[in-house]
Amino acid sequence: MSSFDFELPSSPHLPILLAISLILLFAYLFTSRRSVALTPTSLSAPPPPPLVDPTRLPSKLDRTNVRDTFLACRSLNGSVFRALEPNFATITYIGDPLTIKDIIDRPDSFDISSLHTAAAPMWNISLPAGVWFAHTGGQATLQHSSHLLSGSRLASLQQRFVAGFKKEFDGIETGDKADMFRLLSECFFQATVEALFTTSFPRGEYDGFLKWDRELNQFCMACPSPAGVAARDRFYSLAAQQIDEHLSECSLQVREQLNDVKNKHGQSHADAVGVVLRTAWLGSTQSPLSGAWLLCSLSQNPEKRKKVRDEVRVLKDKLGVSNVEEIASNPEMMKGDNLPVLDSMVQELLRVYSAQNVPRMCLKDTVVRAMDGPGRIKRYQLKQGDILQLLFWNVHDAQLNPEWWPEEGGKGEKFRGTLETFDETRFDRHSGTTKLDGETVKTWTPFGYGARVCPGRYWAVAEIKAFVMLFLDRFDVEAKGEMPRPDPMRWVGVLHAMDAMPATVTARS
Ligand code: HEM
Repeated sequence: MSSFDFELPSSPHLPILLAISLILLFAYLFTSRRSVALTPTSLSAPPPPPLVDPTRLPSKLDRTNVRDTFLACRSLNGSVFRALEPNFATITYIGDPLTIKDIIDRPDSFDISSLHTAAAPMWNISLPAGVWFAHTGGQATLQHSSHLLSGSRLASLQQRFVAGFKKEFDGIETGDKADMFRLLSECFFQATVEALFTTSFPRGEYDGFLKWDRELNQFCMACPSPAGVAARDRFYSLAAQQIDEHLSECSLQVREQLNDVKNKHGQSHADAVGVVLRTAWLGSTQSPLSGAWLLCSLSQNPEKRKKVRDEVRVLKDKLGVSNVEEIASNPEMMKGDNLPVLDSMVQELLRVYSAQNVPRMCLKDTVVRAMDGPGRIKRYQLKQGDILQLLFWNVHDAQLNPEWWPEEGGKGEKFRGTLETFDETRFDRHSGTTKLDGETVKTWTPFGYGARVCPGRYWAVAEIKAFVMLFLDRFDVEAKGEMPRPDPMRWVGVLHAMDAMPATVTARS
């Protein structure tokens, strides 16, 4: 079969697919200019990953459904395959834990940098600054963010975040709520932007944020909608206003990143604001959804709410603190050993309700391993210029990987629209790593791992825990409808809800 035979029908996602081709072009231009040492491809080189034959996909498959299209391709070709998109760009999808490890372990062969340039307009970062970001700035910013989001610096951010919640919760009126998911994610978002910037960050901006957020691919492709551009410009001007008028009140994270980008890396003020906005966007896009999913799932289950409250009460007594706020403000106190039930719930939430797809570019021809049934390994050849999508979420799949995520009869809940049974007790039995081909391989990876691991991961987990603890301390919440379905069309990152979830909120004495 010719590689041009696979043509997905045109769809509302065409701009996204076109975006991928532009990114491809950008990436190719960047990598092709580097002096890359190619590994000679011998005659016995392994084959490339199999190419999906579209004639074998179910005829009724809705190709705009990202989740189901991936699952259908996977059932034909396994967890590593190539698919030719309608614009003739071939994307290599990688959901095998060993292949992901090989790619992450070889930053000289695979990286993300060139893909940064195409994304720069999302945050109003200029082209020259985008090129700086692609070559050195991205990695430098990532390392600096890891420093800013750990230890005592993280603790000061968390305190600001908890103060933001208190204010948000003061504003919640008890009674029936038409959409608990939306209420919770918006509260979380507001507390996040106030923690990063200042308490004068305007309210009511979450709708605009969501509009902007959903157009990442269109920005990468340089074809955002006018509404997407207006939403991006609104957030850029809000960030600039916070920085220009209230810098001394902004978080240490914002102040130090701004200084670093300007003074150490010589970028303009306008571009430094863009870089800060990017970090703020990364910090505000996935965590609010995570907090909302977890509290919505708890609102379905009084026993689990009790478990969390009991665990927090025991910890309060053990630490001799007078209120929950003191624990919620301190990421150290909320560590897994102190709050094992809540910790497992957060881990399970990120397994069930997130679908991390992370792009990489292949910089030189490289052979990678993949699992080939129990105890067997196969190899694939990847080529310079290949665009890859690492599908961390595929490793979280219990049907595919029952040895790591066994389903125990009667345990857990299968919420509608999800692929996985939500059972936080599974983390009592599995640690999130395993041995494959004699090496330790990670099996729980919602934050990625290796050199590009999410630098906000400690904050994200601390935020989600604090949000749940503080809410359940102050209110009770009972669902009046089913869990919302996650949106299969946006099967990327922490998932978005397709439905409203009605619930009743009561105050606790
Ligand atoms: C539940 C919440 C979150 C999840 C699931 C998440 C997940 C991820 C993932 C999968 C990556 C890419 C890793 C890779 O390329 O291999 C990433 C990158 C990143 N995340 Fe997070 N993240 C979350 C919250 C946060 C927060 C709160 C911040 C704080 C500001 C943050 C800041 C970043 C940054 C700066 C990057 C690096 C992007 C780059 O330059 O490549 N994230 N995150």
